[in-house]
Amino acid sequence: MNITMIGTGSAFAKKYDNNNALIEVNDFRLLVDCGITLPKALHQQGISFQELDGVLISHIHGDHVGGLEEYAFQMMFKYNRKPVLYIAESLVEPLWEQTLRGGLTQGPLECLEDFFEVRPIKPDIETELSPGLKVKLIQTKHIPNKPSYSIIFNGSFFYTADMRFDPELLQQLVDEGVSTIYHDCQLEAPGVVHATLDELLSLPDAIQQKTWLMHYGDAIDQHAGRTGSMRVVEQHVTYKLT
Ligand SMILES: O=c1ccn([C@@H]2O[C@@H]3COP(=O)(O)O[C@H]3[C@H]2O)c(=O)[nH]1
Ligand SMILES: [Zn+2]
Ligand SMILES: [Zn+2]
Repeated sequence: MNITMIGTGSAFAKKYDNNNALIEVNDFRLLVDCGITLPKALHQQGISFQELDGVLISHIHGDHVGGLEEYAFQMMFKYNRKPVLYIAESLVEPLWEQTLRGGLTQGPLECLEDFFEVRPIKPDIETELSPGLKVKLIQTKHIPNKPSYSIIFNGSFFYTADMRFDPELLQQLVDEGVSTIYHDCQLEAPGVVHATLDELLSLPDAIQQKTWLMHYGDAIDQHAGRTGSMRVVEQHVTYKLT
């Protein structure tokens, strides 16, 4: 499985694009989140929307879903095909009613299914998206009373998307076989809705060695050499995960 971050920036970063990923297994290409900057960033990577096999959404903040309107419109009017949307059951209605409805509705086109091939996912159950690519969504702590999901790929790769510091969860996942963690990282305290770098630096070294930082602010360079045993994911670089 290969992963390329189309962006590694926080919601407010300007040097880095929104923290969205491209996962490739065999010939299957899955976008993980589709934020405000994604359409341009994907284009700059030389990839068009029609080359994707689907998108998986973690939660409905703009840096994770703000590019979906363009994705839907391009697929409808340029490529004449509905994109596949993998999304936790609980997010289907809010994604439409609270985010996409205003821009996409026109004439007879009036629901999410008119634009996407919607594949609702039950959390906590491993679901095969394609041969060699299984995902398990787990609801994690981000914004109170708003569902947000982190993703375990193939039982071994944990991608937080956006989540607060939860060392017990990280330890449990490592005990269960997770060998690589991509974790969102807020550089300055207080984190509130994300883990801060200082919090992540308090993790046991064995977990830090498995952890890569993403979803960071523009000042990440100033922290070079100060991330303990954790490494920093670079956007546009393809990493091979086993
Ligand atoms: O209670 C809140 C809600 C939001 N925010 C900011 O808005 C951003 C929205 O995208 P994000 O989830 O990647 O990051 C969030 C934070 O940067 C915050 O600081 N406190
Ligand atoms: Zn975010
Ligand atoms: Zn968020």
